[in-house]
Amino acid sequence: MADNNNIIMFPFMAQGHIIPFLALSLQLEQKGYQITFINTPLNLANLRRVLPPTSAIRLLEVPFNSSDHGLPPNSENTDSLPPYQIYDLLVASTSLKPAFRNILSGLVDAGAPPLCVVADFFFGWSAAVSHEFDIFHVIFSGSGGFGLACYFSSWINLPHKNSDSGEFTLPDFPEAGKLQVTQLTPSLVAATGDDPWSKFQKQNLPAWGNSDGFLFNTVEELDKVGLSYFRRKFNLPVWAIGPINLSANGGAQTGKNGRIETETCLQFLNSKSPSSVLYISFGSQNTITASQMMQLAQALDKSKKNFIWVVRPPLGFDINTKFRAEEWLPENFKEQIEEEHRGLIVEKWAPQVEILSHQSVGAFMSHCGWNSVLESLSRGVPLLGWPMAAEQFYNAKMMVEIAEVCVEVARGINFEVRSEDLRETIEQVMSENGKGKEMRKKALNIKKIIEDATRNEEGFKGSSVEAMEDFLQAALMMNTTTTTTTIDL
Ligand SMILES: O=c1ccn([C@@H]2O[C@H](COP(=O)(O)OP(=O)(O)O[C@H]3O[C@H](CO)[C@@H](O)[C@H](O)[C@H]3O)[C@@H](O)[C@H]2O)c(=O)[nH]1
Repeated sequence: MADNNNIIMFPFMAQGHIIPFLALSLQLEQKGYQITFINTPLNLANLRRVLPPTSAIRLLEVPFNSSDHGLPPNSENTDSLPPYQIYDLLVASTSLKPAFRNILSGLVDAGAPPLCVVADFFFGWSAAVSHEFDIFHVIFSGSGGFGLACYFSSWINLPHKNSDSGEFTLPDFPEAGKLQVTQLTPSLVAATGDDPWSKFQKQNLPAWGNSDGFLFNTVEELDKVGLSYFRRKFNLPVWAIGPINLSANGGAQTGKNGRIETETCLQFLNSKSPSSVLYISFGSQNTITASQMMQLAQALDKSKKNFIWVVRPPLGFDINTKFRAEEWLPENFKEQIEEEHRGLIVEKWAPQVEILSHQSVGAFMSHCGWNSVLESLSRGVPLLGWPMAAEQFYNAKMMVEIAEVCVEVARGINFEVRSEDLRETIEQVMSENGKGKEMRKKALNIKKIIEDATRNEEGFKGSSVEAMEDFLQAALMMNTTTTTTTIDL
């Protein structure tokens, strides 16, 4: 291994980004690399509390004061912001550039240039900064190839602008099939090419081409279509190294659920028969509207299925306040399901990986955030998709049309959900026959594909293992070349 085995990790300030970066850091640390994790003070303070005691990851702060950017005080993470201010945090994050440059410059001046920088896809600018110091730079996407390809192409081409029917294809990604305007986020629907979001994307997305390659938290065999988009678009190496997850890497906890909650969930699951429980959760920051919540509760009531439901105050209410079951759920709903021992309502945050790993879980109603998708598929659990934001719509599309392990039950926060439709789909997906059985079988096939991708045995290396080795080799080569050039000069 080269002397400078220090890898800089630099995620955007959102749990859905920090978590996969932390998981990748722990994996690389186990391989003997030194990790420097850069982020803003509050995010690092949170991280410090959840790092496994054995980890020597160095946490390096970049100064950030949210109030300077028109954000509420102490808002350094999307999880403490309402959806309409996430854009402001994105724009504010570009102010980290000088501090990031100083860090790299300091390391280079000290004669300890890092082996490489692994940065977020929202930090396209970090590629050019890294190259100022001849540092190898890759973009790490916690999203899958297919989802990010649709996201990238939609923003670059704004193809819905030319569609009267509300249906369109992506001009440079026809393999994705037909998309509908309802699968775009409000910012994308409203984009004119000249609005603030478009301006941010016009700077950020093409800057990816300055990087030396892409790392994806995905599996080659599962996500070929999306990965091939980036290969032909940028003509850069694309390494599918997933799934990268926390549970496999030293067991760091994201710190939001306590041991008692974990035990309660596991006790509940232990008391149920295999594949009989529906797990419902919409990721680290999403919630649904009050009326959608009511309809979902009614559907659960009528279906008589067992469930664990992670609830947060509905849209329009402060997500960090206490959940008011008596107001937001049907009368006596909570008492009744507890009495029948049929359902568990968990506030805010549940031990998702532990839950999905339990044999009693039969399906996962999810917003299709990519981490959730991978966590579900890695355990052979089929999905009920309820995409809400970002590239979740495309992840759901991929799961429905390509992987065939998902039924989409709702789309976005404006979708009028009906309890009867929900009940029907829940019963269909959780059924032991027909479509439910078919989906479970396909999900189990994908579980096997994912297991194979991460297998590293004598005589066999899975695709994700090989991709990780190739990436590290490429970083080393670049460093060797740089060092040689420096000596020659
Ligand atoms: O109660 C909960 C809720 C979430 N999680 C964990 O939190 C993560 C959530 O990640 P994900 O499912 O990807 O959802 P988001 O947090 O919404 O993810 C953001 O980041 C993802 C990866 O880039 C994108 O795919 C999403 O669109 C984007 O919203 C997962 O590891 C979950 O296991 C829990 O442990 N308990």
